[in-house]
Amino acid sequence: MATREEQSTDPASEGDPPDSEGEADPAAADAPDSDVNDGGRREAGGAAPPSTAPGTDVPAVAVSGVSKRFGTGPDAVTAVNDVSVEIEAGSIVGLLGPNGAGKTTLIKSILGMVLPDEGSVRLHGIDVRARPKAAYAHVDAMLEGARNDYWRLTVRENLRYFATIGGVDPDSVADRHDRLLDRFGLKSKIDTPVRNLSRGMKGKVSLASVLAGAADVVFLDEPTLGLDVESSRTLQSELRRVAEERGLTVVVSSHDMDVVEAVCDRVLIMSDGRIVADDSVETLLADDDRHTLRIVSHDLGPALRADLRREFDVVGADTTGGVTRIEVAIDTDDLYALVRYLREHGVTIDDLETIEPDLEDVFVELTRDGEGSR
Ligand SMILES: Nc1ncnc2c1ncn2[C@@H]1O[C@H](COP(=O)(O)OP(=O)(O)OP(=O)(O)O)[C@@H](O)[C@H]1O
Repeated sequence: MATREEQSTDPASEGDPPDSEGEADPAAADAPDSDVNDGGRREAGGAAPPSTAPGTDVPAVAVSGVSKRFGTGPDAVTAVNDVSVEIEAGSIVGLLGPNGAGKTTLIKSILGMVLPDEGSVRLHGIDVRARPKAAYAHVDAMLEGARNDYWRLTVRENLRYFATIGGVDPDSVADRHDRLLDRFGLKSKIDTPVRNLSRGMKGKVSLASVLAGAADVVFLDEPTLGLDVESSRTLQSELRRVAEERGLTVVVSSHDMDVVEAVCDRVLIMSDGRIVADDSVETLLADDDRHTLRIVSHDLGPALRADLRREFDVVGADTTGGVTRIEVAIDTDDLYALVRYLREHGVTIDDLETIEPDLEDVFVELTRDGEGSR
């Protein structure tokens, strides 16, 4: 595993132990053949076990009853609370949740960077505690919008370096690197030291390195952080391509709903340390019976608008030239109540439009008040 973590670094800072409570100590790996927590880097040439082919029954990632608490007593925080989930090889799974929901802790628990209090993790059927070296052989990650490329090395040198420590001959993945750099508009920068690149460019180098490497399970935490719109679209199409062509399994944790909606086969939504929804984007959208109704009327004066806000879930309103456009989030029951209200108050509806919910609406609904409803 060649995990790219928070902060751009120089080689000199490589291997600094994590400093926050509960992070796994690189020296404290408890399994006999442990090479987990080695600063995220696997030695070159380590024999990787055969990966699980897409479509086989063994999940690429299997998490069973994982819990992680930080601290003790009244200040204790249960960051991950009895989470069980299986991720099929070759799929792209989105991991969503509000700040503090436990996404990063779950990913770090899977990667062995945090030691869970309970539960087990298997990668391609291999228990990470029993056989960490074999389990992590095909796993790579880019965490927290992470940029851990080596600033003094050029783009090419970074890509070759990470391929090597990932256990592959860099020449064998050079075409993939070239393609990704080309797609990200970075080909002209290949011999530029990474420290001379912009933040977004550094991010793209990290992505190229993770996506083009030998790993067949990759975790991307906030991969679009700092990317411009075009690069974000490129990332979406490249994620789809690598998942389809190479059977790469991708877990994407992001607050960028557009990316998740566009690329993920399946979405896990976390809230308060638990998974509160686990379904395809289509099903999550179809199951949401809340819609937004946009009403256009010249009868909606300030008093009525204020009253509507008290009675209904008004999510947007603007008035120009005496015409008000008001958007109300409603389910079926609210719809009847709203129509009744408008009729009773003599409001003429000039125009009416239903706005279909998007993933963001579903997300807000499911994580409202920190409680999931499914
Ligand atoms: N090392 C730590 N020590 C103490 N508490 C922690 C630690 N790491 C995470 N937590 C707490 O665990 C909870 C879950 O945090 P986590 O970072 O996993 O959430 P997240 O869903 O990734 O949030 P975000 O979207 O903000 O990145 C939070 O309450 C956080 O404060």
